[in-house]
Amino acid sequence: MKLGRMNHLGYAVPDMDTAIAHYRDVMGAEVITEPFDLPEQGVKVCFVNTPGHDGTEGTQVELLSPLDENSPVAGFIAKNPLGGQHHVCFEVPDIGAAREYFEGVGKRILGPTRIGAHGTPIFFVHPKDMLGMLTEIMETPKNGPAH
Ligand SMILES: C[C@@H](C(=O)O)C(=O)SCCNC(=O)CCNC(=O)[C@H](O)C(C)(C)COP(=O)(O)OP(=O)(O)OC[C@H]1O[C@@H](n2cnc3c(N)ncnc32)[C@H](O)[C@@H]1OP(=O)(O)O
Ligand SMILES: [Co+2]
Repeated sequence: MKLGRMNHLGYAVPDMDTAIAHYRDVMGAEVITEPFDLPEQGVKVCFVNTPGHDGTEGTQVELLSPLDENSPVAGFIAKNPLGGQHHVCFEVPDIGAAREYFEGVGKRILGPTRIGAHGTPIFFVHPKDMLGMLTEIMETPKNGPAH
């Protein structure tokens, strides 16, 4: 398998409005979406972009807050009350082939392949099989990697 570009860093936060204000007003970052709910994933999501100063494409930060106590982010926030790095997401050209590959090398995949926040299929690999890093694998959007 050949891993593609890093699409986003997942950043779990206890309060979405505070996190958005921090990135926008303190960090000077571009907040590129309104916050929106993904009930299937149990999270509220908002994307921040980090564009290159020479006009090159940025990598996104995905702010995540729990929608309820069953959210996969709820336990993480309970352990990390200030918030913190929750996952990293890499692009692949073919999600089915990538899933087969990770299964084939003995990595535990967490749940079914689902449609993620960018509208393309995603799955997660267990942090304990990935040197401690919860890893999201995402199919590259057909209309380009920035979306
Ligand atoms: C919208 C979408 C998108 O981008 O398109 C998203 O990103 S949705 C993003 C939200 N969705 C997801 O995260 C879905 C996949 N996540 C999951 O299935 C879960 O969160 C798990 C990763 C399995 C963790 O589950 P749970 O919190 O019940 O487990 P737990 O608290 O018992 O943790 C088991 C062990 O894993 C560690 N652990 C838990 N979450 C971790 C994380 N995010 N990064 C690194 N380690 C982590 C704990 O410290 C613990 O280690 P010790 O045993 O050593 O204490
Ligand atoms: Co993500």
